[in-house]
Amino acid sequence: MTDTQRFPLLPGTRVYVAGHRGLAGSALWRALERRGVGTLTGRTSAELDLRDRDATMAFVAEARPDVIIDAAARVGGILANSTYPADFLSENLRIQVNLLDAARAVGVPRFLFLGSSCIYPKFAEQPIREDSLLTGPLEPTNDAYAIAKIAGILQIQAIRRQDGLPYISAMPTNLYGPGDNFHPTQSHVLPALIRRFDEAARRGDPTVTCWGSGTPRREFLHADDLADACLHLLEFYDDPAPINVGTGVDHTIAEIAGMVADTVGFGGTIEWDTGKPDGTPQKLLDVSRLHGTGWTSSVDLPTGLTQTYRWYQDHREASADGRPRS
Ligand SMILES: NC(=O)C1=CN([C@@H]2O[C@H](COP(=O)(O)OP(=O)(O)OC[C@H]3O[C@@H](n4cnc5c(N)ncnc54)[C@H](OP(=O)(O)O)[C@@H]3O)[C@@H](O)[C@H]2O)C=CC1
Ligand SMILES: C[C@H]1O[C@H](OP(=O)(O)OP(=O)(O)OC[C@H]2O[C@@H](n3cnc4c(=O)[nH]c(N)nc43)[C@H](O)[C@@H]2O)[C@@H](O)[C@@H](O)C1=O
Repeated sequence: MTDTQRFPLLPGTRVYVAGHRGLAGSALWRALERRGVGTLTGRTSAELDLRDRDATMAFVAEARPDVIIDAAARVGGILANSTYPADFLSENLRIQVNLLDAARAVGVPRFLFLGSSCIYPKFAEQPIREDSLLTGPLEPTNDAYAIAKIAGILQIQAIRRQDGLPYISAMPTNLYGPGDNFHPTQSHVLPALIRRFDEAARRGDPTVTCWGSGTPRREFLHADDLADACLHLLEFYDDPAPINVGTGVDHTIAEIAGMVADTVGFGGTIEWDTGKPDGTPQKLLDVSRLHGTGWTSSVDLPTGLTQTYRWYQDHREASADGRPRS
């Protein structure tokens, strides 16, 4: 690890944000624009399918970025992960292997791989330290996705060893914010509940049903904070070990449901469908390594929720994948 700015992001730096239209990628794009960082490149999955090895190799060889941020992945909530494990494993392995091989082939100087807090064992000691990786069994609802992400971390470490390239990986906790996927069944809990409570409030429904028991604990990081952390890590972090990115604060899902209900003005009762999976009982990241680099989160959950709900209200018309695009 280093506390000196070894890799400054400058007006002339060429950055390729893979997945630049997604929740994290769009926040990264905004953050890079705010910082006035050089030439930004992005491609939608329709323009460049990163599962296509030849197309990915050709694109990176042509674009020759100074930095690649890999925020492209097959992503979804607990039900999407447990319903489509083969797709989550295969697509994510292919996307990250293709991007990393393409970067190595032309010696892209800097690469940030985004993993996830779900790489850690289901019953890891809380808060979860980076060194708890591979110390116990994974949560079955997302083990396929987690194994793909763990392979990404290992590939980063292997490239550092074999090629000496200063590539790094960051493990974000659960994210939320503008540009999220608000699909009713395939998304993560916060966007799903914003949509469900909003629809119930507007219809005047007396109850809203949420999934599971409400007892699992989750930590939530605003996408703008994630983007800010990523730029900070690109400039200051240079270590083979993955680094956790979170707030260090968690809540029960029941508390989260109450917060969403208050934010959207839903006054009815909340019921729980215990036929739906709870997933891992607690996922709270130890963020001491991150704090040691000089970065802490700044968007508190009530503020971030209110801002995300406002954004959702302005973009309610979602496309078929649940993602408002207007
Ligand atoms: N959301 C969360 O809570 C968390 C996310 N992460 C990680 O952060 C990263 C970003 O996630 P998030 O922003 O939430 O995800 P999103 O689903 O919001 O965005 C994913 C992006 O990946 C792109 N993409 C997907 N498949 C392909 C493909 N085959 N070829 C090219 N592009 C593709 C999509 O492009 P397009 O829009 O053009 O189709 C989209 O822009 C991922 O690595 C994820 O694992 C980690 C922890 C938590
Ligand atoms: C980021 C992370 O996201 C996934 O893991 P997860 O943390 O379990 O994510 P989740 O947001 O989908 O659920 C969190 C909790 O919330 C409860 N819950 C209630 N009601 C709804 C609901 O309506 N939708 C959803 N999705 N969950 C609900 C749900 O039962 C669970 O207890 C990984 O697969 C993996 O992709 C990953 O990396």
